[in-house]
Amino acid sequence: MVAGTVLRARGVDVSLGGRRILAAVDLTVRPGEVVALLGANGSGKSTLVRAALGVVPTSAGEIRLFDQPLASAPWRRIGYVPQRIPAVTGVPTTACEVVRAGLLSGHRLRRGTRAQAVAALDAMGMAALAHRPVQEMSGGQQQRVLIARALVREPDLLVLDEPTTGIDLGTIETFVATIDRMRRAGTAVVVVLHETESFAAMLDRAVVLRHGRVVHDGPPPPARAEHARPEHEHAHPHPVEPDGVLGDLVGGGDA
Ligand SMILES: Nc1ncnc2c1ncn2[C@@H]1O[C@H](COP(=O)(O)OP(=O)(O)OP(=O)(O)O)[C@@H](O)[C@H]1O
Repeated sequence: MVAGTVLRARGVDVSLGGRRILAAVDLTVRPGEVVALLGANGSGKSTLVRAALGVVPTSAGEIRLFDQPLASAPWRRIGYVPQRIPAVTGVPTTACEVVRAGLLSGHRLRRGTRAQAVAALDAMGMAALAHRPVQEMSGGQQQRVLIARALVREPDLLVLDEPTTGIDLGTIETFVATIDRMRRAGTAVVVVLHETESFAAMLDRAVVLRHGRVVHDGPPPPARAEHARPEHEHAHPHPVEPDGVLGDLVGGGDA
């Protein structure tokens, strides 16, 4: 278990392409906490996690990871699954190699990392494909490899940007059980979600963004199972919570 805060953002502004994307965002995550980032398309969820990890620059505010400024953040304690799969190179790379890359320390792979990598792939139901090139895999299979690459690091902070997109329900269950084990051991989790359903049981808090501002930071909204069904009609009006924020999370995009 780690002491202090895992992630602390204060007054963070981000501008991209001449537009202000995040405005005065505060976010605190403590050890073992599972925090969902929610909000309509384009509300700034991915930008917030990318800023928190130093992938996009901030124009104001302060970000600290494990009580350190970004410049000296302990990256080996952090696992990140981005929303989009980075373009794969033309060189065939097996799933096992991708996952082992998550264990690189300096330029060398430590001994025994192959077994660790295969175990992480197994947790994502991918052990049988460990030696298949990721270039030959479906989008959902590639996503599972990226999740395994983050899990194998046994991070103290796991950042997941819409991790379950394109993954079948059985694998989601295994994945959620793995995350649950990790957070019981003290790992903090920040997860960008559209539907809280699969993570609902373990969410401590939800932070809701709208137009780049935090409009709610507190209890997560109740999961609405009907939204996950293919026949669900998203155009119907949703019940509005007392503060008017959580009830229309799935409303129209911000972009
Ligand atoms: N590199 C960029 N340059 C310019 N604008 C950008 C860039 N990246 C993101 N944006 C804009 O910032 C806004 C927020 O995008 P972001 O991806 O953070 O939203 P999101 O809440 O994660 O959306 P979604 O739910 O669709 O993934 C959008 O309007 C997007 O077009």
